[in-house]
Amino acid sequence: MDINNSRIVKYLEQGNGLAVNHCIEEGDVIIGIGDPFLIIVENGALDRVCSQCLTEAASGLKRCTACKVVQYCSLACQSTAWKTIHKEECRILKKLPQIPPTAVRGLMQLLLRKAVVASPTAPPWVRLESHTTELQRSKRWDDIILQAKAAVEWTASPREYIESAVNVLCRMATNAFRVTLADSTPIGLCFEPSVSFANHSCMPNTAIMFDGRHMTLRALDPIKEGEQISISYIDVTQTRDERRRELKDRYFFTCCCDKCERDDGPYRTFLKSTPVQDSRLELFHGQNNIVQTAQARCSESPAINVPTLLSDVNGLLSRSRDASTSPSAQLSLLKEALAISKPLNQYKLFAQTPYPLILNEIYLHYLTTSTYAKALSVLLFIYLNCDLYNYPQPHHPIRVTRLFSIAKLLKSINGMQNIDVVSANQTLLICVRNLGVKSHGVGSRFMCQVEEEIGDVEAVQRTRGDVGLRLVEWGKEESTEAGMEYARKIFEGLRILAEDALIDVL
Ligand SMILES: C[S@@+](CC[C@H](N)C(=O)[O-])C[C@H]1O[C@@H](n2cnc3c(N)ncnc32)[C@H](O)[C@@H]1O
Repeated sequence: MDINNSRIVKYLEQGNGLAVNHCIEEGDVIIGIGDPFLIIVENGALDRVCSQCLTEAASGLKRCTACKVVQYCSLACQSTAWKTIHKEECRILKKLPQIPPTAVRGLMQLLLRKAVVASPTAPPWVRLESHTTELQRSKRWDDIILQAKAAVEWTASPREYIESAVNVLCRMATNAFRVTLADSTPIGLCFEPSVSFANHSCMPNTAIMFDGRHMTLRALDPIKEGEQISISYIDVTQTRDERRRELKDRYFFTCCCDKCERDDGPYRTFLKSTPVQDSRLELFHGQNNIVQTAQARCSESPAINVPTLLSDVNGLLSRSRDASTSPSAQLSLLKEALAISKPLNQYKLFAQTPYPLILNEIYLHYLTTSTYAKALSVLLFIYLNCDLYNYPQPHHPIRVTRLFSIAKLLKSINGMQNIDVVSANQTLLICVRNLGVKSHGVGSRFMCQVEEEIGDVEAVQRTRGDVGLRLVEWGKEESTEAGMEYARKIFEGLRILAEDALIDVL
């Protein structure tokens, strides 16, 4: 069932926006849409994602034998897609020499569904900002015209539909969302006008999540009745100049949120946030500890020329990503990038870009070279030193999926000094289960995976004495002193492991 706890409100500087109809708690669903207006798998993901249910599968997907473009995970998905759109789409795709761009495939679906007609009376997107004038002046305009004409011709729609088709492409350019998997991997394109009215902030109070075709807009923070809903259109960990440049290029506005106006870095932004905390994670990092750390980082920060540093680091990162670079040369380039970021390291400004970027690449390097213990310590370091500040809400989807990745990585480690890896896996999964209710939602595919992992680890723990049971009690907040003590020890071990990352990579 669809949910909508928002209304459209006109704002002075931002045009139409969304406000909540009543008080909202963190984690609440503000808008929930079972089947958005348009949702399709993007060209780059067609080979690994089912075009109907948007499940990712490394193997086993069956390609449509007629058009050879889309794939499905089951006969049921194939049959649903055939009835709803693919019968007509397939006829066109199989005649084309190559797959049209994702936005054109989307537009073709809308034309075939008769959702785009010559003179729309009141289609759902008509009130949305289109930036047609700005697009007309941009390099993208010729492509938009060509794409609109092609979609109209291929779908054998009347020529007078071209103007509406151009309008839809302009609105999609400004208003469409990237569909992602639970771990933020992009896989598709979604155009859902009811959510598109949400304006941008670099300190957003909501986040969009996809669960297959299902789309939700969830609160990151408590929101008062009538307050504006904001989402982030971009990666908010970028520098102010990068954020403003991207927003100007793609959305034609200059962001004037508090973070941009004051050019606040990650620690100052974190100190201005007031997220609801999670009692279990207190044992991991303690809110007081991280507030004190953020205060210290703000007062000690020297003037570092981050843009210059960033451009040098980006050069090294792109060389390291080059397919011809050997794994050992890749690691040397990444360590070089850390070495030139010395001013950030010296003042422990680990949450400041480009530090998290480099660490993430180092983590991926260790993962792909199966160096799991090192991958684990780098990932823990990222969580404790970058994510806690860049994403202040414990249930922020990026933080929750990161904890889940750490938990899964622990399963690849045979044994480790100072830490019981099985119990650490269980402890983190308990945290993910509790937080995931507010980030991904009960019954989501992500939560089903978490439950499966919990089932596995509890089965192993049953053969290992009472530690598993005590941790289960701790997870339910019915904790005995013993459960609390186990959890405290585990978190202490994980913090020590995170510190190892620095010794290793610096
Ligand atoms: C997805 S639409 C949001 C709805 C839009 N305000 C409308 O009236 O249709 C994106 C556009 O809204 C405007 N916008 C969004 N966030 C803004 C902000 N923080 N400041 C100024 N304009 C903003 C920009 O024109 C942007 O291209």
